[in-house]
Amino acid sequence: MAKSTEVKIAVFGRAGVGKSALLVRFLTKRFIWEYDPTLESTYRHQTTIDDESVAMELLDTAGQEDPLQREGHVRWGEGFIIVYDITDKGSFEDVLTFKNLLDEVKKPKNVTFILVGNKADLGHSRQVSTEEGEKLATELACAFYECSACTGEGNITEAFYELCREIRRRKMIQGKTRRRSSTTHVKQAINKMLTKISS
Ligand SMILES: Nc1nc2c(ncn2[C@@H]2O[C@H](COP(=O)(O)OP(=O)(O)OP(=O)(O)O)[C@@H](O)[C@H]2O)c(=O)[nH]1
Repeated sequence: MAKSTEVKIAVFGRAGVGKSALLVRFLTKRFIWEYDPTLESTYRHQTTIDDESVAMELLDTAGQEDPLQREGHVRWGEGFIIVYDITDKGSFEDVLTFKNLLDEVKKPKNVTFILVGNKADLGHSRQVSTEEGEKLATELACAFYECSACTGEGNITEAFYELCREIRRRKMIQGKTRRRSSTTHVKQAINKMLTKISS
């Protein structure tokens, strides 16, 4: 059987935006109203995406973690979900802070992430319009999903799967580049030897 691609995904966002609820919805298709504020939890999930086996490691970060801890989590992750709460403008403004941190810690070309506006069931208290979410995602060149961990609307599974696809694509491209550059090194070494022998 083909080997699983391993993907490490970290979920970031201000405290209370629903990071744990989204993860639990994705993993169990259920919603639980109250969680202890997350310290840090990891989950493993094996699935098949487009006929390929994927081993996911999912990190639920704490909204209030210290900068060193957060930086460590960015280093650990291969893909990221930045979550805001559509009823909390401040959490939307925090998105850029998280994105800047990803760019600082990883090179921007290595940053693979999606943007999720959660709590779409609370339309009556909305502070961030769908258009604002879409516009920001376009500016940041990432996929955007508006959803509700509570009702399950907005295709949360597809959001996680799309991120996995992106990570897989990037790994494939980087693998090829690495293979190409090591082949180039071997060719260069052989050429050097041949030049030495013939001179
Ligand atoms: N109405 C509604 N409430 C939600 C939704 N998602 C989460 N909540 C509620 O929002 C609160 C915070 O949810 P959590 O999942 O604990 O949020 P978190 O981002 O993990 O919070 P920290 O662990 O403190 O960083 C809880 O009371 C949830 O029940 C949603 O989609 N709709």
